[in-house]
Amino acid sequence: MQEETGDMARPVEPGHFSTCESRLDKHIAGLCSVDFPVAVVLPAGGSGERTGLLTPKQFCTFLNRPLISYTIQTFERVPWIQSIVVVVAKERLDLMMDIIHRFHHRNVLVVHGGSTRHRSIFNGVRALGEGEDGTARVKPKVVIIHDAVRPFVEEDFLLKITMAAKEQGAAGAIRPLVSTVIATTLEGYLDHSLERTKYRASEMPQGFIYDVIYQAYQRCSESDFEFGTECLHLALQYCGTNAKLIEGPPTLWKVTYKRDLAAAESIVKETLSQSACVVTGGSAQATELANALQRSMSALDMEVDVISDLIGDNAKSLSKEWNFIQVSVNSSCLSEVGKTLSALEEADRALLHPVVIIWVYLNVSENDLSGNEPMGGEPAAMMELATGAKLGNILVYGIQLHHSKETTLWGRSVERVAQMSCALIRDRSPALTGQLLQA
Ligand SMILES: Nc1ccn([C@@H]2O[C@H](COP(=O)(O)OP(=O)(O)OP(=O)(O)O)[C@@H](O)[C@H]2O)c(=O)n1
Ligand SMILES: O=C(CO)[C@H](O)[C@H](O)COP(=O)(O)O
Repeated sequence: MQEETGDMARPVEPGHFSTCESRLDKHIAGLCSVDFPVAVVLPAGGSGERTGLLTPKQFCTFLNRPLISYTIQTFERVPWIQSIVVVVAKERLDLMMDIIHRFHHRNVLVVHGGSTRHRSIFNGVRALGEGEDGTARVKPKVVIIHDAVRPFVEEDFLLKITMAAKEQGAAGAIRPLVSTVIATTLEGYLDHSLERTKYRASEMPQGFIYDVIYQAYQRCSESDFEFGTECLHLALQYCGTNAKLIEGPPTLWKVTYKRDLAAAESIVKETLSQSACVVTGGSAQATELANALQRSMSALDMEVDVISDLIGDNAKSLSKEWNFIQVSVNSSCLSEVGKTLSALEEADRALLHPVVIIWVYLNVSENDLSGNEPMGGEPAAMMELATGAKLGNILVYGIQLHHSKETTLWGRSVERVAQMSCALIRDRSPALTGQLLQA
Protein backbone atom coordinates (compact mmCIF):
# COMPACT_ATOMS: atom_id res chain seq x y z
CA MET A 1 0.00 0.00 0.00
CA GLN A 2 1.44 3.35 -0.98
CA GLU A 3 -0.05 6.79 -0.61
CA GLU A 4 1.48 9.78 -2.29
CA THR A 5 1.22 13.41 -1.35
CA GLY A 6 2.35 15.78 -4.06
CA ASP A 7 4.04 14.75 -7.25
CA MET A 8 7.00 12.46 -6.54
CA ALA A 9 8.34 12.80 -10.07
CA ARG A 10 8.59 16.58 -9.87
CA PRO A 11 11.57 18.35 -8.34
CA VAL A 12 10.80 18.85 -4.69
CA GLU A 13 9.14 22.04 -3.53
CA PRO A 14 10.74 23.64 -0.51
CA GLY A 15 9.26 22.73 2.88
CA HIS A 16 7.05 25.11 4.81
CA PHE A 17 9.81 27.26 6.23
CA SER A 18 12.46 26.75 3.61
CA THR A 19 12.43 29.65 1.23
CA CYS A 20 13.38 29.87 -2.42
CA GLU A 21 15.83 32.48 -1.25
CA SER A 22 17.75 29.98 0.90
CA ARG A 23 17.85 27.46 -1.96
CA LEU A 24 19.17 30.15 -4.29
CA ASP A 25 21.71 31.36 -1.74
CA LYS A 26 23.09 27.85 -1.40
CA HIS A 27 23.43 27.42 -5.14
CA ILE A 28 25.22 30.74 -5.35
CA ALA A 29 27.49 29.77 -2.47
CA GLY A 30 28.26 26.51 -4.25
CA LEU A 31 26.98 24.49 -1.28
CA CYS A 32 24.39 22.63 -3.31
CA SER A 33 26.87 20.37 -5.02
CA VAL A 34 24.38 17.50 -5.19
CA ASP A 35 23.63 17.11 -8.87
CA PHE A 36 22.16 13.61 -8.66
CA PRO A 37 18.81 12.39 -7.34
CA VAL A 38 18.63 11.75 -3.60
CA ALA A 39 15.72 10.28 -1.64
CA VAL A 40 15.20 9.48 2.02
CA VAL A 41 13.48 6.56 3.72
CA LEU A 42 12.19 7.23 7.23
CA PRO A 43 11.29 3.96 8.98
CA ALA A 44 8.39 4.75 11.35
CA GLY A 45 6.72 1.38 11.62
CA GLY A 46 7.77 0.44 15.16
CA SER A 47 5.69 0.27 18.31
CA GLY A 48 8.12 2.01 20.67
CA GLU A 49 7.87 -0.56 23.44
CA ARG A 50 10.78 0.86 25.38
CA THR A 51 8.96 4.15 26.03
CA GLY A 52 6.30 2.24 27.97
CA LEU A 53 3.66 4.43 26.28
CA LEU A 54 0.61 3.23 24.37
CA THR A 55 1.29 5.55 21.44
CA PRO A 56 4.34 4.67 19.30
CA LYS A 57 6.97 7.33 20.00
CA GLN A 58 6.99 8.69 16.41
CA PHE A 59 3.35 9.74 16.93
CA CYS A 60 3.86 11.19 20.41
CA THR A 61 3.18 14.90 20.44
CA PHE A 62 5.11 17.79 21.92
CA LEU A 63 4.39 21.48 21.33
CA ASN A 64 1.20 20.34 19.57
CA ARG A 65 2.97 18.33 16.88
CA PRO A 66 3.90 14.65 16.55
CA LEU A 67 7.60 13.72 16.52
CA ILE A 68 7.40 12.30 12.99
CA SER A 69 6.35 15.71 11.64
CA TYR A 70 9.53 17.32 13.05
CA THR A 71 11.64 14.69 11.28
CA ILE A 72 9.79 15.14 7.99
CA GLN A 73 10.21 18.91 8.27
CA THR A 74 13.95 18.48 8.75
CA PHE A 75 14.20 16.69 5.40
CA GLU A 76 11.72 18.95 3.62
CA ARG A 77 14.02 21.85 4.34
CA VAL A 78 16.84 20.27 2.35
CA PRO A 79 16.42 21.47 -1.23
CA TRP A 80 18.45 18.67 -2.84
CA ILE A 81 16.41 15.82 -1.36
CA GLN A 82 13.80 14.98 -3.95
CA SER A 83 11.48 12.60 -2.19
CA ILE A 84 10.67 11.38 1.27
CA VAL A 85 9.29 7.90 1.97
CA VAL A 86 7.75 7.32 5.37
CA VAL A 87 7.17 3.71 6.37
CA VAL A 88 4.37 3.14 8.88
CA ALA A 89 2.44 0.19 10.30
CA LYS A 90 -0.75 -0.56 8.35
CA GLU A 91 -2.99 0.49 11.22
CA ARG A 92 -1.28 3.92 11.44
CA LEU A 93 -1.72 4.82 7.79
CA ASP A 94 -4.76 7.08 8.34
CA LEU A 95 -3.05 8.81 11.24
CA MET A 96 0.04 9.41 9.09
CA MET A 97 -2.01 10.83 6.22
CA ASP A 98 -3.80 13.10 8.67
CA ILE A 99 -0.46 14.39 10.02
CA ILE A 100 0.79 15.03 6.48
CA HIS A 101 -2.29 17.05 5.62
CA ARG A 102 -2.47 18.89 8.94
CA PHE A 103 1.13 20.11 8.79
CA HIS A 104 1.20 20.67 5.03
CA HIS A 105 3.98 18.17 4.28
CA ARG A 106 4.57 17.62 0.60
CA ASN A 107 6.27 15.08 -1.64
CA VAL A 108 5.86 12.38 0.97
CA LEU A 109 5.17 8.81 -0.04
CA VAL A 110 3.68 6.66 2.70
CA VAL A 111 4.41 2.94 2.58
CA HIS A 112 3.32 0.03 4.78
CA GLY A 113 5.88 -1.23 7.27
CA GLY A 114 6.98 -4.73 8.13
CA SER A 115 7.31 -6.72 11.35
CA THR A 116 10.94 -5.64 11.88
CA ARG A 117 12.93 -2.49 11.16
CA HIS A 118 14.82 -4.13 8.28
CA ARG A 119 11.56 -5.27 6.67
CA SER A 120 10.15 -1.77 7.00
CA ILE A 121 13.26 -0.19 5.50
CA PHE A 122 13.26 -2.63 2.59
CA ASN A 123 9.61 -1.78 1.86
CA GLY A 124 10.59 1.89 1.72
CA VAL A 125 13.63 1.28 -0.48
CA ARG A 126 11.60 -0.91 -2.85
CA ALA A 127 8.86 1.72 -3.13
CA LEU A 128 11.43 4.20 -4.48
CA GLY A 129 12.17 1.90 -7.40
CA GLU A 130 8.77 0.50 -8.20
CA GLY A 131 5.12 1.45 -7.73
CA GLU A 132 2.60 -0.70 -5.91
CA ASP A 133 1.59 -2.37 -9.17
CA GLY A 134 5.22 -3.21 -10.01
CA THR A 135 5.69 -0.35 -12.48
CA ALA A 136 9.22 1.03 -12.50
CA ARG A 137 9.96 4.44 -10.95
CA VAL A 138 13.03 6.55 -11.61
CA LYS A 139 15.35 5.32 -8.86
CA PRO A 140 17.40 7.82 -6.89
CA LYS A 141 21.18 7.58 -7.14
CA VAL A 142 21.58 7.76 -3.36
CA VAL A 143 19.09 6.82 -0.68
CA ILE A 144 19.46 8.14 2.86
CA ILE A 145 18.01 5.97 5.62
CA HIS A 146 17.15 7.79 8.80
CA ASP A 147 15.11 6.61 11.80
CA ALA A 148 11.93 8.67 12.02
CA VAL A 149 12.63 9.06 15.73
CA ARG A 150 15.82 11.08 15.26
CA PRO A 151 14.35 14.53 14.57
CA PHE A 152 17.56 16.58 14.67
CA VAL A 153 19.93 16.33 11.75
CA GLU A 154 21.57 19.23 9.98
CA GLU A 155 21.76 19.70 6.22
CA ASP A 156 25.56 19.90 6.19
CA PHE A 157 25.84 16.51 7.89
CA LEU A 158 23.34 14.99 5.46
CA LEU A 159 25.46 16.40 2.66
CA LYS A 160 28.61 14.72 4.06
CA ILE A 161 26.83 11.36 4.32
CA THR A 162 25.30 11.70 0.85
CA MET A 163 28.57 12.61 -0.88
CA ALA A 164 30.47 9.83 0.94
CA ALA A 165 27.75 7.32 0.01
CA LYS A 166 28.02 8.35 -3.63
CA GLU A 167 31.82 7.89 -3.52
CA GLN A 168 32.01 4.71 -1.41
CA GLY A 169 28.65 3.04 -1.98
CA ALA A 170 27.71 3.38 1.70
CA ALA A 171 28.28 5.80 4.57
CA GLY A 172 27.04 6.11 8.13
CA ALA A 173 27.12 8.32 11.19
CA ILE A 174 29.07 7.24 14.24
CA ARG A 175 29.46 8.57 17.78
CA PRO A 176 31.93 7.76 20.54
CA LEU A 177 30.67 5.12 23.00
CA VAL A 178 29.28 6.52 26.23
CA SER A 179 29.71 3.27 28.21
CA THR A 180 32.10 0.36 27.83
CA VAL A 181 30.65 -2.68 26.03
CA ILE A 182 31.12 -5.99 27.81
CA ALA A 183 30.27 -9.58 26.92
CA THR A 184 28.58 -11.71 29.55
CA THR A 185 28.62 -15.44 30.14
CA LEU A 186 25.39 -17.42 30.08
CA GLU A 187 25.48 -17.44 33.86
CA GLY A 188 25.58 -13.65 33.97
CA TYR A 189 29.27 -13.15 34.75
CA LEU A 190 31.77 -10.98 32.93
CA ASP A 191 33.24 -12.79 29.96
CA HIS A 192 35.32 -9.98 28.53
CA SER A 193 35.20 -6.28 27.94
CA LEU A 194 35.91 -4.38 24.73
CA GLU A 195 38.52 -1.68 24.52
CA ARG A 196 36.23 1.32 24.32
CA THR A 197 38.44 3.56 22.20
CA LYS A 198 38.41 0.99 19.38
CA TYR A 199 34.61 0.94 19.04
CA ARG A 200 31.96 3.43 18.00
CA ALA A 201 28.18 3.62 18.29
CA SER A 202 26.47 3.36 14.90
CA GLU A 203 23.87 6.08 14.51
CA MET A 204 21.77 7.45 11.69
CA PRO A 205 21.65 8.89 9.01
CA GLN A 206 23.17 6.33 6.72
CA GLY A 207 23.46 6.72 2.96
CA PHE A 208 23.72 4.14 0.19
CA ILE A 209 23.95 3.99 -3.55
CA TYR A 210 20.44 2.78 -4.31
CA ASP A 211 21.49 -0.46 -5.99
CA VAL A 212 23.81 -1.38 -3.10
CA ILE A 213 21.12 -1.28 -0.43
CA TYR A 214 18.47 -2.76 -2.71
CA GLN A 215 20.67 -5.73 -3.60
CA ALA A 216 21.83 -6.18 0.00
CA TYR A 217 18.20 -6.55 1.05
CA GLN A 218 17.42 -8.88 -1.82
CA ARG A 219 20.31 -11.15 -0.89
CA CYS A 220 20.12 -11.10 2.90
CA SER A 221 18.70 -13.96 4.97
CA GLU A 222 15.46 -14.27 6.94
CA SER A 223 17.61 -14.18 10.04
CA ASP A 224 19.04 -10.81 8.97
CA PHE A 225 15.52 -9.49 8.41
CA GLU A 226 14.38 -10.82 11.75
CA PHE A 227 17.29 -9.99 14.06
CA GLY A 228 19.63 -7.61 12.21
CA THR A 229 20.07 -4.04 13.38
CA GLU A 230 22.69 -2.68 11.00
CA CYS A 231 22.12 -1.69 7.35
CA LEU A 232 25.84 -0.94 6.85
CA HIS A 233 26.59 -4.53 7.78
CA LEU A 234 24.20 -5.83 5.09
CA ALA A 235 25.94 -3.67 2.47
CA LEU A 236 29.30 -5.13 3.51
CA GLN A 237 28.22 -8.74 3.80
CA TYR A 238 26.05 -8.96 0.69
CA CYS A 239 27.60 -6.38 -1.65
CA GLY A 240 31.18 -6.15 -0.40
CA THR A 241 30.71 -2.40 0.19
CA ASN A 242 32.82 -0.96 3.00
CA ALA A 243 30.99 2.01 4.44
CA LYS A 244 32.72 5.30 5.12
CA LEU A 245 32.09 6.25 8.76
CA ILE A 246 31.68 9.89 9.72
CA GLU A 247 31.48 11.21 13.27
CA GLY A 248 28.24 13.11 13.74
CA PRO A 249 27.01 15.59 16.37
CA PRO A 250 25.37 14.38 19.64
CA THR A 251 21.96 15.60 18.45
CA LEU A 252 21.71 12.55 16.16
CA TRP A 253 20.61 10.50 19.15
CA LYS A 254 17.52 8.32 18.86
CA VAL A 255 14.34 8.86 20.89
CA THR A 256 14.13 5.49 22.65
CA TYR A 257 12.81 6.08 26.17
CA LYS A 258 10.06 8.34 27.48
CA ARG A 259 12.61 10.80 28.85
CA ASP A 260 14.01 11.25 25.31
CA LEU A 261 10.69 12.80 24.27
CA ALA A 262 11.11 15.42 26.99
CA ALA A 263 14.69 16.01 25.81
CA ALA A 264 13.51 16.44 22.21
CA GLU A 265 10.87 18.94 23.35
CA SER A 266 13.44 20.95 25.25
CA ILE A 267 15.77 21.08 22.21
CA VAL A 268 12.91 22.37 20.04
CA LYS A 269 11.97 24.95 22.70
CA GLU A 270 15.57 26.09 22.89
CA THR A 271 15.77 26.63 19.13
CA LEU A 272 12.46 28.53 19.16
CA SER A 273 13.67 30.84 21.90
CA GLN A 274 16.63 32.48 20.23
CA SER A 275 15.02 35.71 19.17
CA ALA A 276 12.25 38.20 19.77
CA CYS A 277 10.87 41.19 17.99
CA VAL A 278 9.67 44.12 20.12
CA VAL A 279 6.89 46.14 18.48
CA THR A 280 6.60 49.65 19.95
CA GLY A 281 3.75 51.31 18.13
CA GLY A 282 6.13 54.26 17.62
CA SER A 283 5.69 56.18 20.89
CA ALA A 284 8.83 57.59 22.50
CA GLN A 285 8.21 55.94 25.88
CA ALA A 286 7.50 52.56 24.32
CA THR A 287 10.65 52.83 22.21
CA GLU A 288 12.73 53.74 25.26
CA LEU A 289 11.40 50.69 27.11
CA ALA A 290 11.90 48.48 24.04
CA ASN A 291 15.53 49.59 23.74
CA ALA A 292 16.13 48.88 27.42
CA LEU A 293 14.53 45.44 27.01
CA GLN A 294 16.72 44.81 24.00
CA ARG A 295 19.84 45.45 26.10
CA SER A 296 18.67 43.29 29.01
CA MET A 297 17.42 40.41 26.87
CA SER A 298 20.59 40.38 24.77
CA ALA A 299 22.50 39.87 28.01
CA LEU A 300 20.26 36.83 28.54
CA ASP A 301 21.34 35.45 25.13
CA MET A 302 18.26 36.46 23.21
CA GLU A 303 18.57 38.31 19.92
CA VAL A 304 16.13 41.21 20.01
CA ASP A 305 14.99 43.49 17.24
CA VAL A 306 12.97 46.67 17.85
CA ILE A 307 10.46 47.85 15.26
CA SER A 308 7.60 50.32 15.35
CA ASP A 309 4.97 48.19 13.55
CA LEU A 310 4.49 45.15 11.40
CA ILE A 311 3.61 46.85 8.17
CA GLY A 312 5.57 47.58 4.99
CA ASP A 313 9.17 46.40 5.20
CA ASN A 314 8.71 45.44 8.88
CA ALA A 315 6.25 42.71 7.84
CA LYS A 316 9.34 40.63 7.00
CA SER A 317 9.60 39.89 10.74
CA LEU A 318 6.43 37.81 10.47
CA SER A 319 8.12 35.19 8.33
CA LYS A 320 11.04 34.69 10.73
CA GLU A 321 10.97 32.21 13.58
CA TRP A 322 10.67 35.03 16.09
CA ASN A 323 8.64 35.68 19.19
CA PHE A 324 6.84 38.99 19.63
CA ILE A 325 6.68 41.54 22.41
CA GLN A 326 4.08 44.26 22.00
CA VAL A 327 4.72 47.34 24.13
CA SER A 328 1.79 49.58 25.03
CA VAL A 329 1.91 52.77 27.07
CA ASN A 330 -0.89 53.87 29.38
CA SER A 331 -3.88 53.56 27.15
CA SER A 332 -5.83 50.40 26.72
CA CYS A 333 -3.98 48.90 23.79
CA LEU A 334 -5.04 45.30 23.65
CA SER A 335 -6.13 46.10 20.12
CA GLU A 336 -2.41 46.38 19.21
CA VAL A 337 -1.90 42.81 20.43
CA GLY A 338 -4.95 41.85 18.40
CA LYS A 339 -3.31 43.33 15.30
CA THR A 340 -0.07 41.41 15.85
CA LEU A 341 -2.13 38.29 16.44
CA SER A 342 -4.08 38.73 13.20
CA ALA A 343 -0.87 39.37 11.25
CA LEU A 344 0.67 36.14 12.59
CA GLU A 345 -2.50 34.20 11.83
CA GLU A 346 -2.58 35.57 8.32
CA ALA A 347 1.07 34.59 7.79
CA ASP A 348 0.22 31.06 9.05
CA ARG A 349 3.16 31.42 11.42
CA ALA A 350 1.88 29.00 14.05
CA LEU A 351 1.32 26.01 11.76
CA LEU A 352 4.46 24.16 12.84
CA HIS A 353 5.39 25.76 16.16
CA PRO A 354 3.55 27.70 18.84
CA VAL A 355 4.39 31.40 18.59
CA VAL A 356 4.63 33.62 21.68
CA ILE A 357 3.23 37.15 21.97
CA ILE A 358 3.96 39.04 25.18
CA TRP A 359 1.97 42.16 25.81
CA VAL A 360 4.04 44.55 27.93
CA TYR A 361 1.78 47.21 29.40
CA LEU A 362 3.62 50.24 30.74
CA ASN A 363 1.64 52.29 33.22
CA VAL A 364 3.00 55.81 33.52
CA SER A 365 0.11 57.51 35.34
CA GLU A 366 1.16 59.67 38.30
CA ASN A 367 -1.71 58.53 40.51
CA ASP A 368 -0.71 54.90 40.27
CA LEU A 369 2.30 54.90 42.51
CA SER A 370 0.92 52.02 44.53
CA GLY A 371 1.09 49.81 41.49
CA ASN A 372 -2.18 48.27 42.52
CA GLU A 373 -4.63 50.18 40.42
CA PRO A 374 -6.87 47.73 38.64
CA MET A 375 -6.77 47.90 34.84
CA GLY A 376 -10.50 48.08 34.28
CA GLY A 377 -11.69 45.33 32.01
CA GLU A 378 -8.23 44.53 30.59
CA PRO A 379 -7.49 41.27 32.44
CA ALA A 380 -10.80 39.75 31.31
CA ALA A 381 -10.35 40.98 27.73
CA MET A 382 -6.78 39.72 27.76
CA MET A 383 -7.89 36.26 28.91
CA GLU A 384 -10.54 36.13 26.21
CA LEU A 385 -8.08 37.13 23.50
CA ALA A 386 -5.48 34.63 24.73
CA THR A 387 -8.01 31.81 24.91
CA GLY A 388 -8.95 32.33 21.27
CA ALA A 389 -5.31 32.69 20.21
CA LYS A 390 -4.33 29.45 21.93
CA LEU A 391 -6.73 27.55 19.67
CA GLY A 392 -4.59 28.79 16.77
CA ASN A 393 -1.32 27.77 18.50
CA ILE A 394 -0.41 31.33 19.52
CA LEU A 395 0.46 31.83 23.18
CA VAL A 396 -0.39 35.30 24.52
CA TYR A 397 0.94 36.45 27.90
CA GLY A 398 0.84 39.86 29.59
CA ILE A 399 3.25 41.74 31.84
CA GLN A 400 2.35 45.00 33.53
CA LEU A 401 4.95 47.42 34.84
CA HIS A 402 4.81 50.86 36.38
CA HIS A 403 7.02 53.69 35.38
CA SER A 404 9.32 55.07 38.04
CA LYS A 405 11.33 58.29 37.90
CA GLU A 406 13.79 56.69 40.27
CA THR A 407 16.48 55.23 37.99
CA THR A 408 17.37 52.21 40.13
CA LEU A 409 13.74 51.19 40.62
CA TRP A 410 13.02 51.63 36.92
CA GLY A 411 16.10 49.62 35.97
CA ARG A 412 15.01 46.77 38.24
CA SER A 413 11.51 46.76 36.72
CA VAL A 414 12.89 46.59 33.19
CA GLU A 415 15.25 43.80 34.25
CA ARG A 416 12.30 41.86 35.68
CA VAL A 417 10.30 42.29 32.44
CA ALA A 418 13.30 41.03 30.46
CA GLN A 419 13.72 37.98 32.68
CA MET A 420 10.00 37.20 32.71
CA SER A 421 9.82 37.58 28.91
CA CYS A 422 12.75 35.22 28.38
CA ALA A 423 11.20 32.69 30.80
CA LEU A 424 7.77 32.87 29.13
CA ILE A 425 9.32 32.47 25.68
CA ARG A 426 11.48 29.52 26.78
CA ASP A 427 8.79 27.70 28.76
CA ARG A 428 5.92 28.22 26.31
CA SER A 429 3.50 27.15 29.00
CA PRO A 430 -0.06 26.93 27.67
CA ALA A 431 -1.31 27.13 31.27
CA LEU A 432 -0.02 30.69 31.77
CA THR A 433 -1.57 32.25 28.67
CA GLY A 434 -3.95 35.11 29.33
CA GLN A 435 -2.27 36.00 32.67
CA LEU A 436 -1.29 39.59 33.27
CA LEU A 437 1.86 39.28 35.37
CA GLN A 438 3.29 42.12 37.47
CA ALA A 439 6.91 43.19 37.03
N1 LIG B 1 8.95 -2.96 12.49
C1 LIG B 1 9.59 -1.80 12.62
C2 LIG B 1 10.34 -1.52 13.78
C3 LIG B 1 10.96 -0.27 13.89
N2 LIG B 1 10.82 0.63 12.90
C4 LIG B 1 11.39 1.97 13.03
O1 LIG B 1 12.79 1.95 13.22
C5 LIG B 1 13.21 3.09 13.95
C6 LIG B 1 14.22 2.72 15.06
O2 LIG B 1 13.76 1.63 15.79
P1 LIG B 1 13.48 1.58 17.35
O3 LIG B 1 14.03 2.73 18.07
O4 LIG B 1 13.89 0.23 17.83
O5 LIG B 1 11.89 1.72 17.39
P2 LIG B 1 10.80 0.75 17.95
O6 LIG B 1 10.97 -0.60 17.37
O7 LIG B 1 9.50 1.41 17.70
O8 LIG B 1 11.12 0.80 19.51
P3 LIG B 1 11.17 -0.40 20.56
O9 LIG B 1 12.34 -1.25 20.15
O10 LIG B 1 11.36 0.27 21.87
O11 LIG B 1 9.86 -1.13 20.45
C7 LIG B 1 11.95 3.74 14.53
O12 LIG B 1 11.69 4.93 13.83
C8 LIG B 1 10.89 2.70 14.28
O13 LIG B 1 9.59 3.24 14.07
C9 LIG B 1 10.09 0.31 11.75
O14 LIG B 1 9.99 1.13 10.84
N3 LIG B 1 9.48 -0.90 11.64
O1 LIG C 1 21.49 3.11 14.73
C1 LIG C 1 21.28 2.00 14.39
C2 LIG C 1 21.93 1.45 13.24
O2 LIG C 1 22.59 1.34 12.63
C3 LIG C 1 20.36 1.16 15.10
O3 LIG C 1 20.64 -0.13 14.86
C4 LIG C 1 18.97 1.52 14.66
O4 LIG C 1 18.66 2.84 15.00
C5 LIG C 1 18.01 0.55 15.21
O5 LIG C 1 17.58 0.87 16.41
P1 LIG C 1 17.13 -0.25 17.43
O6 LIG C 1 18.33 -1.01 17.84
O7 LIG C 1 16.56 0.58 18.50
O8 LIG C 1 16.16 -1.12 16.67
